Amino acid sequence: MEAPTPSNLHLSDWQRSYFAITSDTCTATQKADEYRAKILRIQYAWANSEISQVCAASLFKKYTEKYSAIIDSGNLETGLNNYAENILTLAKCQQNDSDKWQSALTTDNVFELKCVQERMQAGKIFQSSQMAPADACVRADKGVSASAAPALSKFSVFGSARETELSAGSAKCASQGPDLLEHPSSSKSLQSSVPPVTKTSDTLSAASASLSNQVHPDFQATPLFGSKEATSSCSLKMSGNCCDGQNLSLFNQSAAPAWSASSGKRKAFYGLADEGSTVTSSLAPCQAPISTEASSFLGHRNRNGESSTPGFKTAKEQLWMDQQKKSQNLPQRAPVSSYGGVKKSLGAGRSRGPFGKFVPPVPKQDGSENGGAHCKPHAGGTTDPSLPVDERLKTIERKMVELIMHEIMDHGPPVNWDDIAGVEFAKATIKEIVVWPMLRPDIFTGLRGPPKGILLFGPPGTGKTLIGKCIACQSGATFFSISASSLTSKWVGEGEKMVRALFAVARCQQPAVIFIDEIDSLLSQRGEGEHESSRRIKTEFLIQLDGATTSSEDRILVVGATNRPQEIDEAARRRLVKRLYIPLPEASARKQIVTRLMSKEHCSLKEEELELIVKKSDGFSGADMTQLCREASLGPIRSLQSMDIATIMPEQVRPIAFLDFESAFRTVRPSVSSKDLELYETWNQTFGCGR
Ligand SMILES: Nc1ncnc2c1ncn2[C@@H]1O[C@H](COP(=O)(O)OP(=O)(O)OP(=O)(O)O)[C@@H](O)[C@H]1O
Ligand SMILES: [Mg+2]
Repeated sequence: MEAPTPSNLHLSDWQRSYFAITSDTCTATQKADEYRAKILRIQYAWANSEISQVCAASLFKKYTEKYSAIIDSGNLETGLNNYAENILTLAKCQQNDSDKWQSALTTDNVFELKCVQERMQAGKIFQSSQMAPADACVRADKGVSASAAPALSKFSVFGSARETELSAGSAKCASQGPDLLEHPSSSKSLQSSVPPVTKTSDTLSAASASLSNQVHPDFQATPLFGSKEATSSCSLKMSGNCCDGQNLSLFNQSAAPAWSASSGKRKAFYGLADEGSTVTSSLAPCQAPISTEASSFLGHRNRNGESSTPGFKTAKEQLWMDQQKKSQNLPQRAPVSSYGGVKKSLGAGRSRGPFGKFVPPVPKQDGSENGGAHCKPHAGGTTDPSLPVDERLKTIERKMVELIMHEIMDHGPPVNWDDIAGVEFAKATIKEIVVWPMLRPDIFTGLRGPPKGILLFGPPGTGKTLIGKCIACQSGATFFSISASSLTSKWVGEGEKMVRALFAVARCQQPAVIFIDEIDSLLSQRGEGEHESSRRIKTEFLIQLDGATTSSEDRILVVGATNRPQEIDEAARRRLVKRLYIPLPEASARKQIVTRLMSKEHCSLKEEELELIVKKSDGFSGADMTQLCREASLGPIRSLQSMDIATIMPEQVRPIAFLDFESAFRTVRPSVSSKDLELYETWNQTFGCGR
């Protein structure tokens, strides 16, 4: 029987998934996933010239339409109706997953959506039910500045679910963007208000809780990150004498740049907004209290990071406050749920402390951002859920972002170039193409621009991982270290999302180095029997890699390491432009390793003995040399009588001698065979970038 070729493999995959989607047994989410996978496959096939541009275009059209129909659908049963995600993406003119794909939604046809129509209609009804003069206004540049009393009193006076829902919906509309706001009916609903009414904190708390619960399903269906962000950042700017220092902005601050695309409508919105003025509420001091829940919901904390109101506190709040008290000298941050288990605490020269490990994916809000290239936040910043999150992370699950921050962002112990023995050529090349450009991006521009993908290949135990860590330390970049096998095994079924999240977070933490150990297991050549999920991960990875390696703005370097370079897919190989061979250490390097390790021990090796060891260890890898030294260092202990071990003083243990190395050579053997070495040499001559 004829062996299946990659193309008929594709075909059968395609047919299988097509039947799955059309069989009516899939949920909307599964369908969306499938269509999305199809789109990725088309991109991949096109990128690899497996299909023509015309074919790709027609397939794109077909599948993006189908995908969008599910994503954008207002129908709760058949769609995911998280169109807000696409609106945000569109409004920011930001690439979603690919520069080829765009949502079917446009800023014009969004008004035709049933759910938007309903909201407009609801806005009209609500507005007509409000006879009181408007005393809150919209300020797009600073968020909505509404007096606390009117907004809060909305919940108390018009306490019905419907009206609360409406208020929430309107606020949410506001945070979704000017195109919705700008519409007369929807913006009017925002301007509506009622006279201040005194309410207890309980009522306010309930109102807030109600607000969060009653948000219209259309909006609730936005992705976790986006929706949570949008609701939690929905807050009020309290002015007047009642709330000193309580500046709560109704808009997500990061939403402002998101809407800065210069369409006429948006300009009109900003014009309208700029003319608006803040109306101060007449809320008396005693009327100010907002329960902790409410203020927490509203995303407010005072300067000490505590909720502004004494009284009820959630357990989470209380825990956080306790922690704050314990660590007063440490940078303040809000409570953050931990998804990762045990965290790595690899310092990399960054003193962070127990609270300082987490660097939030939040760009600086000082307006100095230029859209991403320099949005690396301060180390040890906060992860306050009320803080705005980078637009680029809105489509990424929060859980994923935190996982990456906790588990993958690596802050390892500093590694110097001197710690790596030998491999002089690789070190020099890396310094030239990685470290210097990271340090001086102003000089390394144009043709001198650094490569975005590097592959370190060579026999096991030669220091590839060590080099990866050294790059991270020496370049000052944020270092993400992930083992490819963990993508396929640890986060089963989530690997694809993980890859997407990894690159998204890296984009927010530029300059960044993504180090992928054992990259062969992620990018091995496609073949029969390959699992669908690993195929998807691979496709996603290639797309992300393509984005990162082709974007001239992003300062992301992908470093892959493998000891099986021959297994890497050719498409991936092409993207990892600089392929550096990390060979077995030469005699001088082996000597360096032994000298370095023995310098920390009590050792009596003479120079000629050292030379002999170096000679005898020909063919040993760096890891083998380390193992040899470990074994030899046990020699003096083994020579002791078991009785003595209990009583002997450390300084009485005899020094490590040549004879210990001689016996160590009897148990430690080279781990790389000469046959394997030939394979590496051949591959290096064919694809390597060494001399
Ligand atoms: N060139 C070297 N200089 C100093 N130590 C080395 C060197 N190469 C390897 N070692 C030692 O071997 C250990 C393992 O090295 P490392 O994990 O970097 O190898 P690797 O090339 O990534 O191996 P693998 O391909 O199996 O992942 C290091 O922790 C270090 O102690
Ligand atoms: Mg390694």
